[in-house]
Amino acid sequence: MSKRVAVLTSGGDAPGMNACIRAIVIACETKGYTLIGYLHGYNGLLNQEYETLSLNATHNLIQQGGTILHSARCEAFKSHQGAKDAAKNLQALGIDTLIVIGGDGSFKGAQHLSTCWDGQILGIPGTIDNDVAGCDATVGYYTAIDTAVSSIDKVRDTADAFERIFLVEVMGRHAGFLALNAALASAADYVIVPERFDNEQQELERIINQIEARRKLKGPVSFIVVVAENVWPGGLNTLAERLSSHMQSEVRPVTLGHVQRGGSPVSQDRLLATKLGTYAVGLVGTEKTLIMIGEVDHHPVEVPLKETWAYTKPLDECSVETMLATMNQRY
Ligand SMILES: Nc1ncnc2c1ncn2[C@@H]1O[C@H](COP(=O)(O)OP(=O)(O)O)[C@@H](O)[C@H]1O
Ligand SMILES: O=P(O)(O)OC[C@H]1O[C@](O)(COP(=O)(O)O)[C@@H](O)[C@@H]1O
Repeated sequence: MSKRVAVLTSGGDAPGMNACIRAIVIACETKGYTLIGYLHGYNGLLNQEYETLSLNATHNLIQQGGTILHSARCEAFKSHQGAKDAAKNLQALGIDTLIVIGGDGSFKGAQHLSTCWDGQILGIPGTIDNDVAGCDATVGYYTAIDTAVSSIDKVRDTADAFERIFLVEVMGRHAGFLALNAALASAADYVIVPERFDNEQQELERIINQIEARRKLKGPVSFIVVVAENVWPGGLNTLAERLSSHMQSEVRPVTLGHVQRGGSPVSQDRLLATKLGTYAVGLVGTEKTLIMIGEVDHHPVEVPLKETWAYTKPLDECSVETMLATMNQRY
């Protein structure tokens, strides 16, 4: 039976969102469903701002960063009136299924919408932070690791040239996935992640121990500390000042920032996005609703939206052990 499907991208944009939109367009065309794309996240729902999506939209799309539907955060949507207005607009367009591509905040928004709208709601995890429980990886995460790694490689060149200490801040909101894996893959010397942060004094002492031990062994070499954002009280400059006064040497802070959200998605993100988008359209018209479609051990999983934020997804144990052995407790 023909269905009317809508899709939106919400929260922090992530490389691979376009690949996911492409997969949804193709699957809808194949099934004979009408597909519309709401623009600017939940703002599009409130302002009835949308466009019809057809195969014309998919040419050269898989490799594009960002999202052709644009993304945004939307405070007004969080109120009861916001959900009511959005429901009214969805009803006006006769939408049967809404697919939300975003992070756990966007999924909370989808759950909130369900208090006023009884259409089918499906979520697809898209954020560079990977902080969505119930799936191994979110769309955009792998590309962000690669972007951070290539930036840290460049920092390493100048750090080596001057034998300097560098602090490199990476995104992740309140999760350390990006920092941990970017640090591992770039062979950084130390990483600070929220999941393992005790207090400033202890962490500072540990960093200094590592720097001193390394320099005793190898002379005045460079030292790169990867720091997850929002971890250090007072921010990166505060840590740089404290470390610099203890070490009696220059410390340079570098914040990678929003470059980590951009760029053409790597193949892992394209594949994940394509599989999840196709799978989600396969569920259109079934009884299944208020679930996220994710992947665990390379298999698709259906997770109640509420479970995606109910607990904090832990860092992978093996990665943490490797990190301790090669970085934080190396010497
Ligand atoms: N508790 C909530 N109730 C309703 N809507 C929410 C809620 N949390 C987030 N949203 C909606 O989802 C949008 C994106 O959430 P945000 O946390 O910024 O990003 P992400 O989805 O990437 O985690 C918010 O701007 C808001 O419109
Ligand atoms: O886009 P903004 O408002 O600058 O927000 C920055 C935040 O967005 C992110 O890039 C992505 O976070 P979300 O996917 O949860 O929105 C975080 O890593 C970062 O803390």
